[in-house]
Amino acid sequence: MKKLDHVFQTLQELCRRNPEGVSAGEMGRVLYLERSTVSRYLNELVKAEQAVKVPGRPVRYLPATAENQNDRILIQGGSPVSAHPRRITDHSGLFRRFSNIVGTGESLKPLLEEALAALFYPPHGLPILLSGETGVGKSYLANMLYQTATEEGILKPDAPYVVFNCAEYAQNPELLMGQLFGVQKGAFTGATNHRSGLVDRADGGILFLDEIHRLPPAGQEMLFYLIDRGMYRRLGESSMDRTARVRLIGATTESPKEALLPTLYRRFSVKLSLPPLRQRSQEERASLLDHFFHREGEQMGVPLSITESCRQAFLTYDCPGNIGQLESDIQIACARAFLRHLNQRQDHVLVLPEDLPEPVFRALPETEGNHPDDASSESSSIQAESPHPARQAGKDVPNVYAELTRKKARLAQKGMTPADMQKQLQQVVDDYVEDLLQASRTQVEEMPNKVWLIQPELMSVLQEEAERLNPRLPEPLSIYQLTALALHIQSFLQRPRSMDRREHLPDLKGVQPIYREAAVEISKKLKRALDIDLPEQEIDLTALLLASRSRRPQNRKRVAVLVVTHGPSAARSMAEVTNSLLGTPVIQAIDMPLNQPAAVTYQRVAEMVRKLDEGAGVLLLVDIGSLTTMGEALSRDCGIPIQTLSHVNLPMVIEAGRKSLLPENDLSSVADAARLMASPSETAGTSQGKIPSKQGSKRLIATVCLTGEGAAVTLESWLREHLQQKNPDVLIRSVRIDPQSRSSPLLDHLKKEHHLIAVVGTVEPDLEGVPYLPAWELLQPEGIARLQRLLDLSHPGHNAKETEVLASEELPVTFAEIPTLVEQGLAETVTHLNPRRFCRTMQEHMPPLREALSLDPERELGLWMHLGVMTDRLLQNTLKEHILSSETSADRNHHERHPADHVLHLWQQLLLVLENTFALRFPAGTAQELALLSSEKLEQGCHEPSYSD
Ligand SMILES: Nc1ncnc2c1ncn2[C@@H]1O[C@H](COP(=O)(O)OP(=O)(O)OP(=O)(O)O)[C@@H](O)[C@H]1O
Repeated sequence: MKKLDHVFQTLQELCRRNPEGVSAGEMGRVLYLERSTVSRYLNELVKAEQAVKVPGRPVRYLPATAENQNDRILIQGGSPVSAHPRRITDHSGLFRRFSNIVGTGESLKPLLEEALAALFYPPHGLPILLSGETGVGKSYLANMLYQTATEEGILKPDAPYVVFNCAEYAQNPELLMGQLFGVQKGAFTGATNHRSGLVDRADGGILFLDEIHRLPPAGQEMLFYLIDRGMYRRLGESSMDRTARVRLIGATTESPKEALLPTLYRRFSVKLSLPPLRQRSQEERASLLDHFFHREGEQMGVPLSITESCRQAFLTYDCPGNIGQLESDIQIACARAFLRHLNQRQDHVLVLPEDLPEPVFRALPETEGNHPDDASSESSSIQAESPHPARQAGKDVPNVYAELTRKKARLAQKGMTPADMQKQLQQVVDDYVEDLLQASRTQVEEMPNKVWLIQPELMSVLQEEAERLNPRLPEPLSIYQLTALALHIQSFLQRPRSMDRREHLPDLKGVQPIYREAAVEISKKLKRALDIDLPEQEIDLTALLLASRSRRPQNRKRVAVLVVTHGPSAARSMAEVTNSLLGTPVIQAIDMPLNQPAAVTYQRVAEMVRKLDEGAGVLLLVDIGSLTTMGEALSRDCGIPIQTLSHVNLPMVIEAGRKSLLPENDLSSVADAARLMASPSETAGTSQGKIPSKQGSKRLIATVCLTGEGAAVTLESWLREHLQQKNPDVLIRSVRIDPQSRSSPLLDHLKKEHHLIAVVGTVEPDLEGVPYLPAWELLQPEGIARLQRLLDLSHPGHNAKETEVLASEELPVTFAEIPTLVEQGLAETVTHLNPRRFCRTMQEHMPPLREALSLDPERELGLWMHLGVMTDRLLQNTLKEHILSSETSADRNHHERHPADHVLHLWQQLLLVLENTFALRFPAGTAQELALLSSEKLEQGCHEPSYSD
């Protein structure tokens, strides 16, 4: 086939999946040709009227059709052309279906036209992206489109309509991805069953993703793949071979171009921006008003009317929450009027100024002489429920103002003395605190979906302030009070300002001045640290919260949890993650330098244990070595009950933290809960400071890479999944290898303590007598067979010589095999990266580096794998910059060396290509690290292990 024909055919294929057209660069990547070469061919096709150009950056190309030929003429005439499909132009019949959407004759008409065109576009519709401020009607429109699709027979009548708000799980990308794409058993600790996701449920129907910009980059990448190929994979699966035919509608309140990955953004062929209420005409606003009043009236079943001034106020007031707010403000006004109708036994419902929510009320003509504060207490009780789905954290928190106002009115009716009234109102606040505490308990118990309620920054400011203020207060502030305060402040911040102003806080002067002062100091700190402005009455309420005594037993002590691990930051980072998840510093951590003498460690841990114990004992979560046996001696020396769990992992820390927050949990129940989260091979850990058997007898496979966080962790979970069922006794442990010396004190230590059967990874460590399997080899059938043989032979009874023989078996590899091997290898290990795309990019851009560095195939293959896994981890957003930077800076020798400029430059170029291809950013220093790693000669034995545990 002629090259030009080949280019044309490829263009047709690509544009079938991407009706917006493709750029010369994209084509070049697929055809393995230079962009400029492809561009030449494409322009020839344009000249031959086989293709058309879509102006923009980059210029895109489409195969010519009768329809877009006209566009081409337009382009030639100099006017821009829309790349949006407008193939269906007559929807007049369908518009009837939208009769209950106000605006179809005005602001929404062109949008609906385009949305319908996309929905009907053969064969399976086009993805639609809706953007606009909150409350403009994105969800509403999506729902209408679904109804139309089912009624028009585009979708089956029972086709699913699945709605998912990505913001709900945004703080936990793993959970979010699991919800959306499903989970493969064993994908992470706790994933005990296969679980299908929403994509699966939406198969054959519509998936509506609200707040789509909250999807992590990896999720956006997967979604792109789903739109592009109709294929996806569950979390924990290695290949994208699940299929789903889903019509996607995404919605976002952000500017989509900035908030979405460019790849995903471009993939939405139809992007519709819904106008805010303030940009809609008066007629349209009036129609909306009539529409909502009419609906309320129907629901009441009683004649409903509104005074003209109120109607004017609804038509003119500032309504930042758009149609959603207008709707809920109308509901509030109607509900208040309806309540009055019930109390006064009127035969109709009339909406009066006193019924209006505050922002509407303020828009009344001055002559009304009304003031929001004149509102009756009954009406405010309706307002107490947040009507607007402005939602998120804080929406479940009760409204103390409404309750105080109600109570005050009732007490005043009874003629209560001011002093008694003050006591009663204090009780209301105490109850409110209790409600908040109960809410926080529930949040914690319902982890992980809801625990995010408390923002870590807020909690940590409050915690800091409490520590500072406690010595001055009659009793230290409890964690419950702080939690309650955090919840209250959050709910205050999230509630529209107007909501609280009508309910005035009663006179709270009875509170001791010391608490008032403390509240003022807290409010100043909040202003300084977080720019939170607490109005005067909030400060009063804060003072009451600080002064209130919770009826919950305050004297019950909590179990303390201390994490101690080897290495520069593992313990601290697990504690940080947990504390931020739980919103309170519940976990303490000690990072133990590898060369720190055991006696010093013991001393530090003992000091910390004494400091932390509240009387309920301490749970020690440790990794390995002498730490696992320390508990018993510590318990004796400090006279404090201690339980120890070894092989600590993040789920264990989170679970321990969660359980320890509740004083009703004693040491054993906290330890038991955490133990359940341990990896299966590690549950045989320790308890009560005892190890059950000599750990040296345990078989172990170490997975290694240069960070100990990337390929090593991925391989670790792969091995767990594939080997541990048959070999449940085998421990698997990820380890970081020093890039320069290729040694690892931890690996040496593991070798001493265990029967180290094999090391698997992307960099061969300097370790004698242990077979090394490169990652790519492991993922070949031969590699698995070899590891299996090692496992068989390492069973007691086999002699070691056979194992050594196996150690020297190596499969040869050639440059030509690298892409296939790496693609297979990555397909087995990565979760978010498209291995084929990665390998294509590497294949294209690696040759200059290969030449400059005279790499051998083995070495190059290791670098591909390393980079592939790293890219995947970045896509998952789990490889945080600080992990890399702390590791790199910890490695001083490494830093003192400088790679050759041209090598550094070549790596920078390659990373740039990967960044553009996968829309991500590599951490600073990555090019430097790769340059050093790839140019160094293997240096043997220059690092003396100094592990003294
Ligand atoms: N054109 C319309 N006609 C009638 N009702 C509408 C219209 N647009 C929106 N609404 C109503 O307004 C409310 C808010 O709309 P919707 O929830 O769809 O907004 P949204 O843009 O998705 O908001 P958010 O971004 O906050 O989710 C809905 O309850 C819906 O009933």
